[in-house]
Amino acid sequence: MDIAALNSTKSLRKDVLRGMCLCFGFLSVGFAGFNLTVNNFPLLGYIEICFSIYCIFTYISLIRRPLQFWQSLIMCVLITLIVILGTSLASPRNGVFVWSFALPILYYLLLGKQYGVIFSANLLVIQVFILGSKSTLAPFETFNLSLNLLCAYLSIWAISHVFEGSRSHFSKRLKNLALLDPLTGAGNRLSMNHYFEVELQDKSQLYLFLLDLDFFKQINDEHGHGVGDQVLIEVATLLRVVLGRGYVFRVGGEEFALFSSFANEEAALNTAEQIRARFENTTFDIDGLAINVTTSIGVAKFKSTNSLESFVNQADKQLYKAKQFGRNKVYCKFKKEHDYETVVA
Ligand SMILES: Nc1nc2c(ncn2[C@@H]2O[C@H](COP(=O)(O)OP(=O)(O)OP(=O)(O)O)[C@@H](O)[C@H]2O)c(=O)[nH]1
Repeated sequence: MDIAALNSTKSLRKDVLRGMCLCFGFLSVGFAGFNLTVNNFPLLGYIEICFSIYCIFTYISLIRRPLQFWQSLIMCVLITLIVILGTSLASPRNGVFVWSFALPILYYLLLGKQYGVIFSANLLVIQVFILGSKSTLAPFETFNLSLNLLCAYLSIWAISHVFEGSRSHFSKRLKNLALLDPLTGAGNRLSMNHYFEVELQDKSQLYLFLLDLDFFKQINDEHGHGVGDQVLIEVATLLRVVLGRGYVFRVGGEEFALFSSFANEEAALNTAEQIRARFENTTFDIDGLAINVTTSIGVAKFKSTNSLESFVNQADKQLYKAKQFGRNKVYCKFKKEHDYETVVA
């Protein structure tokens, strides 16, 4: 499964920006012609020509490359400046300020909630100030116009805010459902693949700990599946705490994969041993029941020839040995001058 498909926010923003570029690219040319000839606003006309060239340039770049946040930011800044300039140059009767109502929607769609609030609030203050200071209108007209502008603008702003908040919330929930193990909140196999193949840039000092709880079936058999589930949740939490930096994935029923970078093999082994010892010395309190569980760990060091599958297999072989030779052990096989095996505990 292509995990990029889960990033709905990015693809939505890219589509919106492309649509905007196409629409504003053409509209600006039309407005520029009008402002240069009929309206006699050459400054605005030339700015609109530059803006339409920028729109076409951005549109083409979005066909070839992924969207960058700064592209959305620049687009919002430019369109805001044009609307503000138009409002301050033209008479309110020309209606240029009406464009202000479209902007909160664009801010929220292109930049998200945080920037949406900042841009929308600033635009409102500036536009009310500009319209309020227009001497071409009678005082009552100015008051009426400002009040209507304020109410309409606030309504559109509020709707945009609620829409974007709910859209990004559901987008995050969907992503979590696809990538996180619902029981423990650790990453699942799909997110492990993505993390390894896409997110992890530097694998030179990468180590994998494959960790399997010992005799977990007994916990289920003695206390029930519900207690077993609670233990798995506690285990995932403990792993995140002990590992600190690094990533925890649940790759099987009671099997976890931990990825982290270490300065050397000794540091990696020490951490694996700390994890093993921490489990040995921890008693989980599950609804008043004191549960102890130990863990066997197989450690592998990343080699440049490793795929994720071979890397996991390497650690799995060591885990198998840790189980075979008594459990509650850390096994690894690091290559130095010659192959050797290190067994901890
Ligand atoms: N409660 C609970 N149990 C699970 C879950 N997934 C797998 N298990 C149980 O984990 C147990 C794994 O049993 P085994 O593979 O025999 O492993 P073990 O008892 O830990 O023994 P060793 O790994 O050999 O030390 C089985 O009883 C599964 O039912 C889960 O999501 N929740």
